[in-house]
Amino acid sequence: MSETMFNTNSSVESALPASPETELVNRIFSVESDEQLKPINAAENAEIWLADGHGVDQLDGLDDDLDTVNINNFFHRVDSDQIIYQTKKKQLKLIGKYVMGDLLGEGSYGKVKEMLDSETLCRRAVKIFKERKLRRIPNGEQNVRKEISLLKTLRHKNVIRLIDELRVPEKQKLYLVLEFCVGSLQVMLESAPGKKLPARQAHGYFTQLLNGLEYLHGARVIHKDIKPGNLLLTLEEVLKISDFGVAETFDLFAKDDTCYVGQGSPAFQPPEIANGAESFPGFKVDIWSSGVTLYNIMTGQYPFEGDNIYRLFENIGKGEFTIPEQIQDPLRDLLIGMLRKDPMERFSLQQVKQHTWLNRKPPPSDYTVPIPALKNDKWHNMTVLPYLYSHYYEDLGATYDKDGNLTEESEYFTERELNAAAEQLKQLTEQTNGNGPSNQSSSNSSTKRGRRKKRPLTCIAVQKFSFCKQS
Ligand SMILES: Nc1ncnc2c1ncn2[C@@H]1O[C@H](COP(=O)(O)OP(=O)(O)OP(=O)(O)O)[C@@H](O)[C@H]1O
Repeated sequence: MSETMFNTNSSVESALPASPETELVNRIFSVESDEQLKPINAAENAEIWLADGHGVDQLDGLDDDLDTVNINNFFHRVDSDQIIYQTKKKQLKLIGKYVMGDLLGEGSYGKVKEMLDSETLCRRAVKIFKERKLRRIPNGEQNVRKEISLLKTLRHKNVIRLIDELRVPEKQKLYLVLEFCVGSLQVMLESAPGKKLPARQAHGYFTQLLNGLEYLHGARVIHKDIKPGNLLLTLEEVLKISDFGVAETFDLFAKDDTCYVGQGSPAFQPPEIANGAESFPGFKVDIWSSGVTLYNIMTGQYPFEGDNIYRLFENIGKGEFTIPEQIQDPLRDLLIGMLRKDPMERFSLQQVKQHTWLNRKPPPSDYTVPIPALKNDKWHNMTVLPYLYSHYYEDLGATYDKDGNLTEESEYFTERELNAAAEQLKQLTEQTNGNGPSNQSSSNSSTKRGRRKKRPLTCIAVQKFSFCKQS
C-alpha cells in the first residue's frame, strides 16, 4: 500500500507511471486533466447549459459553501428558452492511475464510487472524503484517520482491504481505494423474498462472518458495528467485513477487552450498552450483533424493535425476545446462546464456531438469492467502461444516442483497428507473463491488416479488459 500525493494541475498522463502495462491503458486514457468543469445533471441523462455558455453546475460545491456564501448571489432567474439540453457525455476522470466509474453508494462521511486500476486493470471501489465536510462532522477527521490506520494493518479474505490512499490537497479530498464489492448483505436481503436468506446461503455467509471476526478478535480489534449493511459481498460471493469507523483496538498490554464507548447501530447493540453500562466486555458486543445479524438473515425480522430509539433500547435492555416457530434447534439454541443478556453467559466466539448448527451445512434449497446487481445490471458490468468508450472511441468517430449510449453504427471497428488493439494486448500479455516479444503475432497482424471485416466494439473491450482480475 502506498500513500500518493500528486498535483491535479499537472497533466494526468504525467501522473500515470510509464510501466509496460500502462502503455495500452495510456493510449485509452489520455486526457488533459481531471479538473474540467462538469455540468450538473438536471435530468438523468441531460446536462443543462445556459445560453450564455455557463453550465448550471458552476454552482458545484454549493452544499459545502452554503454557510459562508450569500445564497442570493447564486440564484438568477432563467427563462426556459435560454436553456439548451444536451445529451450527457460520460466525462472520463482520472485520479492518479485510477479511472473513475459510477456511484456505488453514499455514507454519512462521503461517496463511494467504482474505479479501475489502469496498471493492474483490477476493479476497485473508492471512498471519497471531502476534508471540509469531515471538519464539520464531530470527530470526523479523527475517526477517518483512525479507520485508515486500522485498515492498513488488516489483511484477511473476509475483511475489506485498503489498497491505496490518495490525497489531493488542491481539492481537499482524500480517496481510499478499497477492494471492489457489488453490494452489501443488506441490499441482498432487501431483494430476497421475505427479506431473508435460505438456510444454506445464510450458513455460508455467517461462517465467513465468523472467520473474519475470528481474525479481527485475534488482532485485538472489536468492530462494534456488525450488521448486514456493513457486510459487503464480492462477485465471487466472498463476504467482507467493512466500515471500521467505530472499531476499537486494544494494545498488546491491555489486561482485558473492557470498552467504555458503544457507538454502533442501535438495533444491533447489546443490553449492556442499551442499559448505559459504564464499561463492558468488547468481544461480546460483536457476538451479540452477529447474533442479531443471524436472526435477521434467517427470519427477515429483528429480535428487538421499538418505535423510537428509547423504546428500542428499553426492549433490548430487558433482553427478552421470541424466536419464530419455524426456527428449530440447533439454530434456535445458537441464537439463544448468542443473545444472552448477560455478556458473561453469552457464547464466546469459539463456542459459536463449534456449535452444532455451524458444523453441519443445512441441505441445499431450491432457491438462492442472487448477488445484488448495481443499477439492475445482472451482468455486473464495469461502470468504468462507458467512460472509456465515450472518451476513447469518440476519436474513431463514435456517436451517441439521446441516452448517452453508443449508436449502433459506432459499435463496429475495422479489422485494422482491431489488430492494432490486439497487438498491444498481446505485447501486454507477454510483458506480464515474462515471455518476451513474439514474431508470430506481428506477422499475423500484418497479414490481416487492411481487411474491412468488422467486429463489435464489445469484443475489443472484452479482450482488453479480460485482464481485469479481482485480487
Ligand atoms: N468496497 C466497496 N465496494 C462496493 N461498495 C461499497 C464499498 N464500500 C462501501 N460501499 C457501499 O457504499 C455505501 C457507503 O458506504 P460507507 O461505508 O461509506 O457508508 P455506510 O456504511 O453506508 O454508512 P456510514 O459511513 O454512515 O456508517 C454503502 O452502501 C456500501 O454498500
